[in-house]
Amino acid sequence: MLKIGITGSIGAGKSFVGALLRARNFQVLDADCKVHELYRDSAGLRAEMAAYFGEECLTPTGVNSALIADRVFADAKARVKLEQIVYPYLNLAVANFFAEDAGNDADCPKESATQLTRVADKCRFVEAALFSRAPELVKMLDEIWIVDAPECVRLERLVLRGLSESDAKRRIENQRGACAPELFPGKRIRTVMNDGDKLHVEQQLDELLRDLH
Ligand SMILES: CC(C)(COP(=O)(O)OP(=O)(O)OC[C@H]1O[C@@H](n2cnc3c(N)ncnc32)[C@H](O)[C@@H]1O)[C@@H](O)C(=O)NCCC(=O)NCCS
Ligand SMILES: Nc1ncnc2c1ncn2[C@@H]1O[C@H](COP(=O)(O)OP(=O)(O)OP(=O)(O)O)[C@@H](O)[C@H]1O
Repeated sequence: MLKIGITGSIGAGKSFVGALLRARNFQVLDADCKVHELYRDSAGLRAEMAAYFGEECLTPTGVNSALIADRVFADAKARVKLEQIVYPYLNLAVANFFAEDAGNDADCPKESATQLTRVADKCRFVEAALFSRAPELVKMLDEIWIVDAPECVRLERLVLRGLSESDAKRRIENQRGACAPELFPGKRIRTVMNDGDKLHVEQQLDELLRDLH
């Protein structure tokens, strides 16, 4: 099975691309969502988070994101520590996602097995902003698709999505350069330019998907 990473800076549109792929029957794991699920469900991760950030960082359904974000986006040492704590759990979750049985679609009528659904069985996607800080994750991937958009467009989208302008700018700074293609030597790199409307992205995606046939 082909394992493809979708990356790009905050607000570039990784989740937007992920949603378009899901609509085309592809399985896509969203690393941000997975991390929040692990904060809720993994006793080991919760214990490590409490040991470093204090019991007050935990909530019954996960962690206090605002509290942790304030700390780690203002202090690079704390951010690196957070990543060291979280990534081993995330790596395992991603490995399990790639290893999961695709399921038996014998119930599907033959005529519904279009060319696209057959391709969907042959590859899976993981979207994450910071592959370059997670080499174990990169090792699992065959290709990396980089979603890109100008910084002013990204900032505008993040503010529209509800982040304060200062928080959005801090996060942009905290990952500057982290998605550059040269950080992924040996991987096949594809780019999706998301600076226009949905149709513009769909056309690029469909071309990339055709290439996988
Ligand atoms: C700091 C946390 C608690 C903030 O939670 P919040 O719900 O506000 O944001 P969310 O998790 O949805 O992330 C939104 C975006 O913030 C950016 N971001 C998240 N973590 C980081 C980081 N370590 N460095 C730089 N940017 C980051 C990414 O672009 C991410 O897509 C959370 O992001 C976290 O636990 N981060 C550590 C894990 C991580 O590095 N995840 C990102 C890649 S997998
Ligand atoms: N082409 C587009 N047209 C209109 N809105 C878009 C487009 N691309 C993205 N958006 C919107 O911009 C916001 C940011 O996009 P998205 O959440 O996909 O970015 P991201 O790269 O996943 O960011 P993060 O790193 O925070 O997960 C979302 O609200 C999304 O719906």
